[in-house]
Amino acid sequence: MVDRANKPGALSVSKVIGRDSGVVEIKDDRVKISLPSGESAEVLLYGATVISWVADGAERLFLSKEAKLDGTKAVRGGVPLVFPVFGKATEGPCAKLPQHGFARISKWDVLGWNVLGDEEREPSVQVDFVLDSHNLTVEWPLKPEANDQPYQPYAFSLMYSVILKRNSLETKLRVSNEEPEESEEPKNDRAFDFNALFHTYLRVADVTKLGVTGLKGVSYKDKVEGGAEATEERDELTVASEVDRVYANVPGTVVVKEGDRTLYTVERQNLEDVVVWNPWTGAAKIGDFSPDDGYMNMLCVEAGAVSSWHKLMPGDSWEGGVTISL
Ligand SMILES: O=P(O)(O)OC[C@H]1O[C@@H](O)[C@H](O)[C@@H](O)[C@@H]1O
Repeated sequence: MVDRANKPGALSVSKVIGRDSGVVEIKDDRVKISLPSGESAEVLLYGATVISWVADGAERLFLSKEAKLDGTKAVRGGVPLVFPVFGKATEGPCAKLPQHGFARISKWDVLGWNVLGDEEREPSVQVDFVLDSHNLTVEWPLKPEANDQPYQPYAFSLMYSVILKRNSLETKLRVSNEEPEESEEPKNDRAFDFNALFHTYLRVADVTKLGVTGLKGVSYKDKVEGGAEATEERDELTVASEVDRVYANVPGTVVVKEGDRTLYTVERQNLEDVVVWNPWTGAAKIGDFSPDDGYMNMLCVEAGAVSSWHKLMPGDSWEGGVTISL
């Protein structure tokens, strides 16, 4: 357990769980996890952003060559965490929060680590990260302009778990409203609404050769078409131009395939929506996206709860997660 509330100072700890069951190394601004079978993951404390996942001998996440890893900008690539708002809110408590919220631009703490599974034959390693109201540098909710009441930020805590297994990467987010539960009338103004999303940049050899299954018959909002609503007609979504779609209430598993070969299986727990994003040639206009043609080597398949707000009452918690398997 590392207790550093409000202290963003550099950590320089090396922690070995045990060579036979996996290694967790916490050094300066990041955590490296490795399994004896060769898989590894790397998580920046900035945003608790997973910036690398190596499985079956290959890197599985796209990370822009110009991604900023120094805490000056959300990381372009890996798995940035979107919370408490997806996109930008123009009004309400999330108004004025940066695009996709504050989780991906906040400094998280390491809460602890654990070996799971069969420690001897097939261990997996879980590392937990925490972020709460105390280390927030932005206003949530937005401070009212004229109000003589003292400002009270939402009392929340987030626990983010990264679990590295032999052929999969699991990420889980637990959101808690830490406001004490009122015994009589609950104080509705201390409830909060949130979106959450795992903005996963999957690395692929050639995005034009992919098909994404599991979306047929699902309604989506097409952000490329100004938010027009449509229903997916195809068995497989393919990418041959910019794609930016929010599929709502996706019923089952989403699979990224290349021909008959499954590249990634995306299984969600308590996350109803899936966003699919590829900026196509527009990548050249995104300052930290590099190389310009890197859009050919990535596809964001983002599991989340974003098509509507989730309300959390004082004392309540919510958990959602995603497992990406080869
Ligand atoms: O540039 P950002 O803030 O990381 O966002 C990247 C993309 O994230 C996706 O999730 C959104 O649907 C896109 O609209 C957005 O462009």
